[in-house]
Amino acid sequence: MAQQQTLSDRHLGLARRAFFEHGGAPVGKVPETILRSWVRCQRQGLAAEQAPHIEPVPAARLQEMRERHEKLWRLARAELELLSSDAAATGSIVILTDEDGWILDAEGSASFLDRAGRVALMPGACWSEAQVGTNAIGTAIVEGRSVVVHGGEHYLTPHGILSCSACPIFDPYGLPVGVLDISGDSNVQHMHALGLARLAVANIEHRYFDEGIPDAELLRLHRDPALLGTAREGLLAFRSGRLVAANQAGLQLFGLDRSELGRAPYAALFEDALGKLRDDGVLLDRQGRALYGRVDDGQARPRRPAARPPITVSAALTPQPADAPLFDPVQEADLVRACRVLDAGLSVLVQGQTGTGKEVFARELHRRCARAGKPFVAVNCAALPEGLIEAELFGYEDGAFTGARKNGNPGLLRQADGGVLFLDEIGDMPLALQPRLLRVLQERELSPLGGGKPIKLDFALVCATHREMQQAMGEGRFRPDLYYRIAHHTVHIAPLSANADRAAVVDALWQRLGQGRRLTEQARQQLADYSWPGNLRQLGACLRTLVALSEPGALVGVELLPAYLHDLRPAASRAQTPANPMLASPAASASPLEALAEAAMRQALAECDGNVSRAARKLGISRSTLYRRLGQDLHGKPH
Ligand SMILES: Nc1ncnc2c1ncn2[C@@H]1O[C@H](COP(=O)(O)OP(=O)(O)OP(=O)(O)O)[C@@H](O)[C@H]1O
Repeated sequence: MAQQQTLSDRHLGLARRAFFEHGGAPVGKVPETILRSWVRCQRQGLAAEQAPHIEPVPAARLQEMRERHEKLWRLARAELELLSSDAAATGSIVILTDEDGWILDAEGSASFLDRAGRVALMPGACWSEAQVGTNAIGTAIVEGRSVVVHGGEHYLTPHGILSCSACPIFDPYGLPVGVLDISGDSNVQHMHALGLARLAVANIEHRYFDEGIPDAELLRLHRDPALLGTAREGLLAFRSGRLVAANQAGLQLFGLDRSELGRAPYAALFEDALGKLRDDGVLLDRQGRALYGRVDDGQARPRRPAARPPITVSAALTPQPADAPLFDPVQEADLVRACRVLDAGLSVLVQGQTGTGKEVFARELHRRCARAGKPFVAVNCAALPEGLIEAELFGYEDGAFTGARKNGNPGLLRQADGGVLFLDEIGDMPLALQPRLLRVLQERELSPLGGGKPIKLDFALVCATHREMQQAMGEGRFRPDLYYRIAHHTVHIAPLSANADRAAVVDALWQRLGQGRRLTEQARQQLADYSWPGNLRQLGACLRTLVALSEPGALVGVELLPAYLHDLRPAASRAQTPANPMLASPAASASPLEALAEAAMRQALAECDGNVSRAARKLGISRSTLYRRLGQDLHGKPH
């Protein structure tokens, strides 16, 4: 532990002087691990007095790294959350890095996060030993085991403000996948930090086995049957009689290290045949000690109730109801990943331009996740009036404020209990309300306005925004601590303009919406050539309008396309256009088309008894478009 491995500052000062100024080897004066690391750093030419040059990567790269390490991120999340509240209380922080020391996440005490940030101990920075000298993260990676580095034991002098305890994380096959570190102020004793880090890592490594070891028999063993099923049970997987995977507890049962993985034969470890464990739940090892447990035969343990089967890409090719969403293979993969994250109790942030389908994606996530069948409560943070958002979200007791509903209001958060809460346009959440939301998300507990007992909440959180969140944080419009709470996993939905195969999107959407009508090749091409700044919303509305404007069974040609698409035709093709007044020029083509479109709008409006919102929904266009197109006629109509 930190206390045991740390010499007094005076002794450490002497040891540093002996090593750095006189080239001596202060053997026995600093822990061996530290001395070994100092020697490595010196051989590399690192200068102890230099100011560290650590440049965190830009937010987009960090995001990319997090996505690349999605499995580690997902499996470590629960531990980080748990530790971070303890860490916050003791003025320290919890850090998760990848296998090379790149910091993926840092949470805990806000004031120490700030201090650590001054020496770039922050997400996006790399704390490998080669880069920043002796430090718990980097040195634990090199040593392949837990390391504590306290104050002046750090190679670079400016890092003397830190006291860090790091434990490497290994996958079941013994490959390093990351590091969990607890760091705090070097003036404070962090006696239990290493123990906590080790415990958390044992849990994370145990969770890696939940996904199964293919074609292997997985033994879960412990000398004490009461500890079976906990992270302290030994896990050992054998394939064709050889040990191929194990957790630290499993290796310790036999005094093995990770280099034995892939080599150690079953017969060298156990006296009894495996059948004995299956039949009697107990097995004798080669020393005659009894080990209790069971065998899993290559099966992953069910982690959650079976969700509905995901919609596969091939299923999407069969005729679908018009309102069935469309997901390309990239989005399908995004859905699968996001669903797993959500089911692990973590939050998902969906980012993308307006109309790309963020809400559609969120609803599909709900449909596929373990909470399908429970409520999906969508809250548009930009649409709620600022003065009401707090009351609407968090609820209030009877008579909490003037104008409050009699009997109070449970609030939208409570309505989402058991299900999924979807906070749309989260980037527009007023700054003043962000701390309250953060508290609710941290504590999963709510105290309604006007008093009343705190209420426990259980919901999965999905948020969406079209805003650039890094910029919003940079400009102080969004709190970073809230951001990290809502964005355990981020999904980016690409705009249609970035889709190289827009023709495929047009085809698939037309198949759903076209009601059996066909598009001419030219119309299809023109639809595919357009960049669709309003994304799927705009494309969908355009296709619905084409359907409204054409007869059942008709072949829909370019003459029905909106004016903005006509401008796209290459000049040559415009010159050869037949002398059809509709196509002669965009300006000339616009008016009969506009007339047709307007007729369709008026008809929809009439069918909806003049209700603008319903008519707009029916046409698949926005209310503002309907207002713009029918202008004067709508004044005084109900919305
Ligand atoms: N995956 C999809 N398949 C088919 N149509 C879709 C899909 N996603 C979106 N759409 C169409 O686009 C419309 C807008 O989708 P959605 O409201 O989810 O977008 P958004 O990104 O949340 O937009 P905003 O940022 O403006 O709130 C939907 O009503 C639907 O018509």
